[in-house]
Amino acid sequence: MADPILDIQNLTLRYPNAPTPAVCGVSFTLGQERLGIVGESGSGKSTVGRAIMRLLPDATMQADRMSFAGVDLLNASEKQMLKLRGARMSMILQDPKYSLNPIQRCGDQVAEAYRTHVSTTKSDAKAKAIAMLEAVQIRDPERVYDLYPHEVSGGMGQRIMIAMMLLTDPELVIADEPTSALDVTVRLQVLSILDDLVKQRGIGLIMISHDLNLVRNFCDRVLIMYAGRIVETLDAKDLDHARHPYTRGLLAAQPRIGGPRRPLPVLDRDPSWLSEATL
Ligand SMILES: Nc1ncnc2c1ncn2[C@@H]1O[C@H](COP(=O)(O)OP(=O)(O)OP(=O)(O)O)[C@@H](O)[C@H]1O
Repeated sequence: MADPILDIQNLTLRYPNAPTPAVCGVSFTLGQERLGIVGESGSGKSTVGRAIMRLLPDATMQADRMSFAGVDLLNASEKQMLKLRGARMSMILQDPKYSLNPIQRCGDQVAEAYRTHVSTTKSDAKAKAIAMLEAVQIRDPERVYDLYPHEVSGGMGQRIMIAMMLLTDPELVIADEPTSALDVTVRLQVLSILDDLVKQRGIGLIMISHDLNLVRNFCDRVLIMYAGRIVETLDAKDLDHARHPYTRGLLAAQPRIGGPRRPLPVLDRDPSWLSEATL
């Protein structure tokens, strides 16, 4: 089997002054696949994503291994990380409103991000940015290039972010709730763009989400997080046969449209979930 893109073993992370670690003993590998990380709010999903990007300078981070394409992320210098972030590893966040600079044209932001990592002319970067806007299915990319962020819809803003993140051909993309600010039809379009890009470019994608249905349909594998730990890892197609009571509780708590109306079950938490893992 090819070496994984990402290999994380026994990652524990504590925020300053926090009584307990936000992430505790997390281990997983990622190949050229779509890996979902699911769990309730506060379970540590985003912290795992930000730890991989080394975006948490104030937190205390320990791990037995944390390597990305052969680079030791635990001991990499900030200079090395600056070369990796946005070039070989990228993160797409929930809401493009907070990621795009409101006073700069969208296309210039895409081109400028490219020039940060690739030494090229302004006109070449502009041509690459326009081609990438087209690749994420933006019609009339020359016109959109000149728009400011407030002039584009949420779905288009997210596609612009995806274009910016993919222009440098990263090996790893971490998408943190990339579609939760979008309406249902736009969400499907954005997911299908991400899906095509994963397949065509062979990148490893981590999809962080609350949405069990989304990861079931979109991902290859799923990690279930509870209170900073991975309690279960399974193929997305086997999600309905999950063994861990927490995963089963999350599945049972999903509201269903149609059928008889019934009260949603309340998750009966067991303290032993904090120590056991069904891997
Ligand atoms: N910058 C921070 N400083 C201190 N504590 C933090 C910080 N960010 C997150 N936490 C805490 O770490 C824990 C995990 O948070 P995290 O955001 O990783 O969870 P999450 O599963 O991604 O939740 P959500 O789905 O709501 O984004 C929570 O208890 C949270 O309060």
